[in-house]
Amino acid sequence: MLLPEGFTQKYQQLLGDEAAAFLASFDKSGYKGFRLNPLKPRPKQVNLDLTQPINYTQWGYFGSVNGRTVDHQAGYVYSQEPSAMYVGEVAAPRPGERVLDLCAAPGGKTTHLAGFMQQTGLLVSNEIMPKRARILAENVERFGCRNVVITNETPDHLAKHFPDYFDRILVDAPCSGEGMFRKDHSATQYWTPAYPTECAKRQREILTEAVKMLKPGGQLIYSTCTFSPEEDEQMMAWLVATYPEFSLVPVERATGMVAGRPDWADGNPALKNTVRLFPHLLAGEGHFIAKLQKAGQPEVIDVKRPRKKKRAKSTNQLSKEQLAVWQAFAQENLSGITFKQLIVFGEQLYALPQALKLDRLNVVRPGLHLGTFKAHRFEPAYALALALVPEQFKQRLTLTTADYQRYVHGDTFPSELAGKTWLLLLYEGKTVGFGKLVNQTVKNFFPKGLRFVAD
Ligand SMILES: C[S@@+](CC[C@H](N)C(=O)[O-])C[C@H]1O[C@@H](n2cnc3c(N)ncnc32)[C@H](O)[C@@H]1O
Repeated sequence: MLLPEGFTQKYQQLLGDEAAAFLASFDKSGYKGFRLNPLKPRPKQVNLDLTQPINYTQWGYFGSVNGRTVDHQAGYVYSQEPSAMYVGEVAAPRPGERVLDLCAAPGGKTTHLAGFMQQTGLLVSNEIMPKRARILAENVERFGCRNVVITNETPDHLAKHFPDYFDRILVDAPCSGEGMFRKDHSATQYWTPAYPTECAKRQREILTEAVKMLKPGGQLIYSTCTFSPEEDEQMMAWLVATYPEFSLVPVERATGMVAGRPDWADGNPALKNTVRLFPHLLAGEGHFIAKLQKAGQPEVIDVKRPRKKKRAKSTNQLSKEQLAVWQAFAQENLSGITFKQLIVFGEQLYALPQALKLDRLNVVRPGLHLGTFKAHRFEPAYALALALVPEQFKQRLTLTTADYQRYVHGDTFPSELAGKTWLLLLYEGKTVGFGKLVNQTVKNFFPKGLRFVAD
């Protein structure tokens, strides 16, 4: 691979004898991986080769995923480069926590964090770019997450809203992306010798806001997919020097991972607690990960007795009529699941994970999208279908392969069932969406933007 001018010399200087192996790794092919989704029932029931687990992850495997398969459509898998999976493993939020993923799109880390949280607590998943925030929302829906609020905000605006609020914050920072060179060769075109320093300026700005949102006793996880010390060790050296209440705590190193390099920053020995994943030392593209502890007492969270829920007072309360329409729908169709903290945005009904003031924030998804009010009736959302296990919806229809192909293509299909009712559609035991049975025809509610020709 043709590496950018200045890049080779920089790493020859930094890595010395090791540089040759590091630089040679760019001529080898990259590694692909995927993570299974522990939020789904029987997560291992996928048509994928599970013989090559990634040893430093709980749900990760080497291999690639076809986006036009039910495993992908139903949110059983997420394609993710192997070394990126270690970020979620290091963050490992506990059920019940309040977590922020500040730079979240397209959602690799967010869906991973959600897996740890098991639909409890609150995960605020933020993305600054509107288009990318929408892709993030799609991936969160596909994964069936119920506890995720998606915002499209700048870090400074978010910080004004959530001072000392989160138990755990992930900053998976926008970076010079040197670890992307193999996967996406065009990433080499943006690189100049000055680029890491430019990225570092933005990372400092983001971290300055992130620290404001962390509670005393909370943990901040910082990661990049680049090798440049300016964005890695030097960024962490700056952080602990600027905010003495933060200290670097050791990140466990699996085989092939190496300690961060104090000599590439200000010599602070605590930088050895950070971890580097290099492409010449393990089967992955490369990452830097640091974990910081903010001084103070962490709050003990009792998952069985969650934090006191205050009713969210907002202008987004349901009208009496809307409440009645929703309750009728829920009674007729849902089983063994209830949603509290309901709010409406226009005609859209959502279930918030917990009482939360969201006014003055640019919110893409204030929680789980339950559906849309339409003149005296309720149309359930695709996101609701993917967040349910089959038993949670009373009327279900198992699709044949031919019907599944018609469904994801957006077509209606005949059914022998009689009556007029909503149906939760299943294929290979996986919840794939809703259909409406009318006159022995299943009307299609697969979102237009997601339709595809199944393989
Ligand atoms: C490395 S990517 C995040 C990848 C994501 N965490 C994942 O695992 O799928 C960094 C993200 O930061 C966003 N970003 C760019 N500038 C930003 C800024 N000033 N503040 C916050 N986020 C920013 C980018 O749009 C990008 O989506």
